[in-house]
Amino acid sequence: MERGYILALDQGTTSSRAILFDRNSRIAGMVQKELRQYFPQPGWVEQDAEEIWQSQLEVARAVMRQTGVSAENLAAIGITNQRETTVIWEKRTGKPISKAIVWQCRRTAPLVAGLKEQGLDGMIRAKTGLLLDAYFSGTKIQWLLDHVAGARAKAERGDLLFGTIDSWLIWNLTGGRLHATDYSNASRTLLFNIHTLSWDPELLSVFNIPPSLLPEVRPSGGSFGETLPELLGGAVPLAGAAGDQQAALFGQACFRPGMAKNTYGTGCFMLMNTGAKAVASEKGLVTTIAWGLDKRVEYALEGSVFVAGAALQWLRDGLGILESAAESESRAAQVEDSGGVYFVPAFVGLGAPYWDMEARGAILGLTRGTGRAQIIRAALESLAFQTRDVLEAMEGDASLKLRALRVDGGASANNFLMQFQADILGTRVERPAITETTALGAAYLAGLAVGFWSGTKELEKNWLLQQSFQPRMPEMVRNRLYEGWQEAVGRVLSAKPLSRT
Ligand SMILES: Nc1ncnc2c1ncn2[C@@H]1O[C@H](COP(=O)(O)OP(=O)(O)O)[C@@H](O)[C@H]1O
Ligand SMILES: O=P(O)(O)OC[C@H](O)CO
Repeated sequence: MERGYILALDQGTTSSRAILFDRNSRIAGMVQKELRQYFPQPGWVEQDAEEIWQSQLEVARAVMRQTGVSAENLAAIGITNQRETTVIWEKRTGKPISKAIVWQCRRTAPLVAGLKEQGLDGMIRAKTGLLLDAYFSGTKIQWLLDHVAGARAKAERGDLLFGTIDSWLIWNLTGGRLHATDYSNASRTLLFNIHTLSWDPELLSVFNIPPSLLPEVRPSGGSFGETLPELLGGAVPLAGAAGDQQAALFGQACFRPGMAKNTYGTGCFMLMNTGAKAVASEKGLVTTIAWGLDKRVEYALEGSVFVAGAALQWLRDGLGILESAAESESRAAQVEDSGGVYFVPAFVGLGAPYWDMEARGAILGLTRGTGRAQIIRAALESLAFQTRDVLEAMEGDASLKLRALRVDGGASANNFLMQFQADILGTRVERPAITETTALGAAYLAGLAVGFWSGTKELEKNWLLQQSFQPRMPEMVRNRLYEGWQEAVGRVLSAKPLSRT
């Protein structure tokens, strides 16, 4: 029986997806299931780790059933995941001790402020490439150990395990046989030294985290054990794991230094490959491990934007002025422009390049003439403005001008947004034929590890352009609109606090 497929498990913030790829990198089947989000307090975001696992298993089984692909037809599985989201579970029972704290959650902002006051930023940045922010896993783990009854004592006895979503899935897929993560996910925890490639004792002590909690760190392409036979009807090798943004960089075939992609999902994440060099940012970006292959790792510069497609979800679920995210495209096109309206979606503070945990969202420039279409348009435009903020930082850090930006992710399907993006950047935007590049990257990592594909040269040839968007906005207009955006952001930064009760 031919092993003609790789199964990618893409556990994103919005949904769990299972996608089958054939040898030509074509999608042979895909099943997706939306996930519940919990917002128990302002600025808090949680998910149910059991639901994450069950939904991921369900979509994997469903795509195999729908396509008639069995475990014997799978050469390997590759896992990719929303990063930083933190799960702690009991080693003996495999039960999570609480809901997962999602990457967007701001509950640990006071802990971060305390660490900043101790002047620890510099040391942490030098070792991890990251900034001190509630976004990363370190303070989330600390918070759970200190707030879930009995957790710290159990952790100290070695009874608990921590994992980002990749580790949680690997643990469950292997029936609790393997507690592991990969370099790219480890590099998002604030606990991993990205230069020595090891958990750092000084950082563990800063965050007060017992080492027994931590997973073993492995290369992103390589062995992560195999699935319990009863889960998918046979044992399948788990041969790849990577954080979703790094996987998307790989899936976009950005294998060489200077190549970059931007993913428009829940958030927006631009990553540039910097090769074997860990470039330290001076412009508010983070340095992260792109992937580890064999015994070496490659690095990337990253601009992380916390709210992108999530702004459309809010218009749909919070305000109820959209039927679906996709409808935003036709609504935005109903009007010539946003009528001077700016939407700053700082629902959970602002990430790169501002890193302001206390900022909160605003819609500015409202007049009696403002209608639904202008607000929807302003929300979409905010994705493009935030991307310009990040691209300018990246070009500054890397001392280069990008010739074209490769895009992917759910909202990259929006043609209005992609054209506005090209216009606001003054740079060509290139959308590939496969925009499921996160899953594709995970499949590539796993496929290379088991010899399903011969090497990155073969994969580069699989990258096909679907549509390119050329900038056509006059420079004067571009600059005026962007200046308006910068002014709008200036109004929400916490240096100018809103009075809050
Ligand atoms: N046509 C569209 N226009 C704008 N936003 C969209 C469109 N389709 C999906 N989105 C947004 O993209 C996000 C889903 O993209 P996806 O890549 O699946 O995200 P994630 O990996 O974060 O779960 C949602 O936040 C949704 O609102
Ligand atoms: O779920 P996504 O695709 O928006 O990605 C989330 C990021 O990994 C968070 O760092």
